[in-house]
Amino acid sequence: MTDVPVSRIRNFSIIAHIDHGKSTLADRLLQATGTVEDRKMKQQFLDNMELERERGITIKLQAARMLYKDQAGEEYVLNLIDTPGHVDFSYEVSRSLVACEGALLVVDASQGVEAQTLANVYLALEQNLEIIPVLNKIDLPGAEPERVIQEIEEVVGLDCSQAILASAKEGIGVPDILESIVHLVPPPRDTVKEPLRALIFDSYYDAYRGVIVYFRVMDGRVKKGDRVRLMASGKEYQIDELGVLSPHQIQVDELHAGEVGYFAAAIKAVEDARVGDTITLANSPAPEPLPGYTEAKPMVFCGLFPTDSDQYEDLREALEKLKLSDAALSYEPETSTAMGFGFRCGFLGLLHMEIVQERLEREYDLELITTAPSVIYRVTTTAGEIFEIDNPSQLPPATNREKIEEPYVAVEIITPEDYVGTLMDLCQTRRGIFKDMRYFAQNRTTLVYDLPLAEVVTDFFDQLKSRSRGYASMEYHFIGYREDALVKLDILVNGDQVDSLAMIVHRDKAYSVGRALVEKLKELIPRHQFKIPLQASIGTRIIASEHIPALRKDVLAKCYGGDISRKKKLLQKQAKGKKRMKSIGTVDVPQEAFMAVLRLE
Ligand SMILES: Nc1nc2c(ncn2[C@@H]2O[C@H](COP(=O)(O)OP(=O)(O)OP(=O)(O)O)[C@@H](O)[C@H]2O)c(=O)[nH]1
Repeated sequence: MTDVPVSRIRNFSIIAHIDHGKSTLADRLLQATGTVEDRKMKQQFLDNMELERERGITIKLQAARMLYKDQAGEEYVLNLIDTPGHVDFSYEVSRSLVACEGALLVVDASQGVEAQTLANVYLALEQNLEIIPVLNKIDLPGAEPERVIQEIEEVVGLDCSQAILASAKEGIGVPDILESIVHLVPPPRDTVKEPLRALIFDSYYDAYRGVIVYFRVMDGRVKKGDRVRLMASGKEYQIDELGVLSPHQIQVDELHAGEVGYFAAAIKAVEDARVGDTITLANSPAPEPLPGYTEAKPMVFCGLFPTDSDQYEDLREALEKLKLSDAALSYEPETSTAMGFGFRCGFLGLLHMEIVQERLEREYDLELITTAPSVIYRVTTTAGEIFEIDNPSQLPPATNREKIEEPYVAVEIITPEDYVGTLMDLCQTRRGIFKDMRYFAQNRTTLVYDLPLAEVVTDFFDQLKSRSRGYASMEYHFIGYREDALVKLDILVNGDQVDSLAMIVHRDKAYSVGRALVEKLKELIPRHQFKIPLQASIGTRIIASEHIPALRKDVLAKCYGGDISRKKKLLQKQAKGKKRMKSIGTVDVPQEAFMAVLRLE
C-alpha cells in the first residue's frame, strides 16, 4: 500500500510501567501483522540498543509501521510509536504522544497502576488521546484483572468497560487489541492540503548518512529531494532519503499528513534536529510551528576526570562523538586543583548520567573518575548579581552571598500501604514538604511531596526501592526554584581542600553529613605509609575530623630473604587488586570516595 488514505491510518503508542510487558506486546503485534516473520523475530525488536537490552529498559523511542486487515477485510496502516519508560526522558514521551491519536495503556494484571504509568497517562490525556486499557499477564496465577480494572477506573478515572484481558507472552488478546486500535483510535485529521508541518519525535546518528530523523507528518506532504527547514533551529536541508519503518527502513518517495517515517539529509549532529522541532518546506513554509517545543535542559551535573591524565584528549574526543547522537548531553572543560583536567557534564537525570558514563567506559575504553552528582543552584550576591552554578566549588564565599536558591521537584510515589511510614520518613529526612496522600484499592497509597532535586539525585530512588522491597514506584517533575539556608561543605584530605568532594548542603544537616562523610572516607581511602587526616569544614570552621592510621606492614615483609619469584607473585597480586585511583597530593583516593555522599544512609 503506497498512497494510503488518511482515514486508514492509526497512530498509537504503548504506555506501560517498566516490566509490565510493553516490548513483549510490541513484538506480538509485529508478528501478528506479519510485519516481522516469526523466524526472523529477534527478541524484542524495538529495544535494540545494547545497553537497553542489558538493563531491560527502553531508553530511545522508535517506530514501526504495520499493515493490518481487520475482520471486515479492510486494510489499515498502524504506526506504533515507542516511548521511553523513564522519567528522565518524559519530554521525549510527550513529543511521541503528540504524534499519536491513541495509546494502549498496558498494566500488569498481577501488579497494578504504577507512578510512571500514571505520569504517562496524564500526558496522553492532556493530548486527548484515545486510551485503550490492556490488562497484561493474565496467564499468571496471581493475576487479578478485576481488581486492577477497578484501580485504573479509580485512580486514572478511565472507563474500563472495553478493557482487554491479554497475555503478551501467550498471545492472548492480541487480535482484540488490533481490532480496538482500528475501531477505537480515531484516524489523523486530513490536512494533506495544508503547508507541511512534521514533528520530530526521535533521531539517531548514523556515521554514513548523518542524522536519521524520525517524524510524523501532521499537515501537508513531504517528498524525497524537498528542501526543508527546521523551524526552531532555522537550519535548512535537502532530503536525500525518505522512508517508512517496517520496522526496517524502506524508502518511499512521498509521505503525507498522518504518516510516520524517517529521513536523512546529511545533518551532522542530533542537536541540529532536536526532538519537538517542526519540519516545514523551505520555499513554502507553514506560518506557525507546531506547539510545545522546548529544548531539553540538563538538570544533573557531575565532573568526569580520566584516572590517567594522558587520556584527557581521548575523553574530549569521546564526548564530542557521543554528543553527535545525544542532544541532551552537555559538557565543558573543568580544571580541578585536586583532579587536574576533566569535564563538567550535564544530564537530564541520573539514569541519563549513568548511561553516558557507561558508554564512555565501554565504547571508548576510558577509565574515569566521576564526582558526585550536583544540581544547578541560583546564587544572588550581596552586590545584587544573580547567576547559576552547576558545581559546588563555584560558590562564592559566604560573605559575598545574599541567598542561594535550589531546584524543587514534585514527587509522586505509589506504594503498598505497609511502606507508607518508612517512605514518609525518607521524604522527611530529605527535606520533603508533605502535599497529599490518597488511598486506593487494595491497600495502595499515593504520596505527594515537594522535594529539593538535590535530595532526589542522591540515591533517593535506591532508598525508595530498598525501603519498599521494590514495590514502590515514583515519578517527579520540576516545579521551580526555592530559597533555603544552604552552606558549602568542604572536605580536606591530608590538609588539602579537595574541590571535587565539596558539596552544598542544608545548614541543619551540615554537621551530620560532614561527620558521616569523613567516616565513610576513612573506610574507603586505603591506608598509606603515613597518617592521613580527614576533615570537613564550613568556611574556616572544622566541623568533623578523623584520620586514617599509617600502614605498618608492607607486603614484601613476608618474603624472607630474597625469594624473587615469590616477591614477584605478591607484587602481581597487589597490582591486580589495584583499584581505580586518583592521586590527590600524595594520597591515592579511589573512585568510590568521590561517590561516598551517595552511600551515607
Ligand atoms: N507471564 C507473563 N509474562 C510476561 C507477559 N508479558 C511480558 N512478560 C514478561 O515480563 C517481563 C517484562 O516484559 P517486557 O516486555 O520486557 O516489559 P517492558 O514493559 O517492555 O519493559 P521496559 O522495556 O523495561 O519498559 C519479561 O520477562 C516478559 O517475558 C505476559 O503476558 N505474561
